[in-house]
Amino acid sequence: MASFPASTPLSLTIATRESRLALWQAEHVKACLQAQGHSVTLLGMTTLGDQILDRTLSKVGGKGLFVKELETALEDGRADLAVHSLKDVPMELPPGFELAAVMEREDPRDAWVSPDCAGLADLPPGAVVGTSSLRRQVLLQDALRELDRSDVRIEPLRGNLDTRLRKLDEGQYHAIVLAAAGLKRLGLGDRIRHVFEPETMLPAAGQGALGIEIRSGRPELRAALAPLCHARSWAAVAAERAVSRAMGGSCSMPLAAHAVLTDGNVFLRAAWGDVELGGPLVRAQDSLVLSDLADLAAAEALGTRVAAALRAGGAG
Ligand SMILES: NCc1[nH]cc(CCC(=O)O)c1CC(=O)O
Repeated sequence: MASFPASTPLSLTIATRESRLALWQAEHVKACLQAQGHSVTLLGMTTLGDQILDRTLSKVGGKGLFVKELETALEDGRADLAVHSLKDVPMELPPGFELAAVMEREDPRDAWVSPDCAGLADLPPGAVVGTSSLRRQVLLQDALRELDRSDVRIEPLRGNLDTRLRKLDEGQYHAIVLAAAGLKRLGLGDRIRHVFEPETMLPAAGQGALGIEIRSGRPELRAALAPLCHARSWAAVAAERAVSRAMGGSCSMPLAAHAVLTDGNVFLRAAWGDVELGGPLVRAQDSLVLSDLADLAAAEALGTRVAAALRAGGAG
């Protein structure tokens, strides 16, 4: 591991959304920075994505909705860092901003949450499964087709984690699908009936990883954040995000990308589907020996290759 120059103690402000999960994540970053000798305060903010709860994200502007207000705070100098779930961060940051850190990833998989049903095969006839994610929708549809369960309906489900769990508990759904990472972070891991293996529900690019965004050109901040970076997680999400970037990725596209690193080998799988057409899912995969974990360009090149295979109709 490269050694970084020790950073002088800084006084830092973190811009964060105010959902319970966002605050957990910001507190986590705060604790890590404090352990490095910095002093840290949080600046809580409500984003458009938190306010619009009656429409599907892909219909109102996509991922950027959760990020933009936080970027304005960085621009104004009200905050130095913005902490994001990397999954919600657009592939291209606006000019003048950069991703300065990716921290160690939580479980990247999706979780099945249901009071009564152990899994998809266990759902009663005509059951309702809740998710608003287009990716989860097409992957669920694919899995249901395999099980010959066209009777199961997939219904929209929005809101923060607590809201979604409340709607499940009120009986509006038989089951819902959520990121395992969010549930675990909030101490709600006991709500997970099972985690989906990536073969069934391939995770979203960046799922489970935390990203820290700053305004470009602040070397003192990058030095302060260096100890928080996790090279393996960063290489994995770099490959995944490159798939999304090459596919023109936005929330309006059902796209999954999941990289696994073992012994210097990056194995990347991706899937892409069309909800409207209900057409078949296209899957592609490829791998790469990554001798230097910091070689993000190589990881990204793998992602671009897998995206090309997806566009070509799948391979591997
Ligand atoms: N789409 C919202 C979102 N953004 C990040 C997470 C939590 C998991 C993570 O850190 O990726 C969630 C909730 C979910 O998808 O269930």
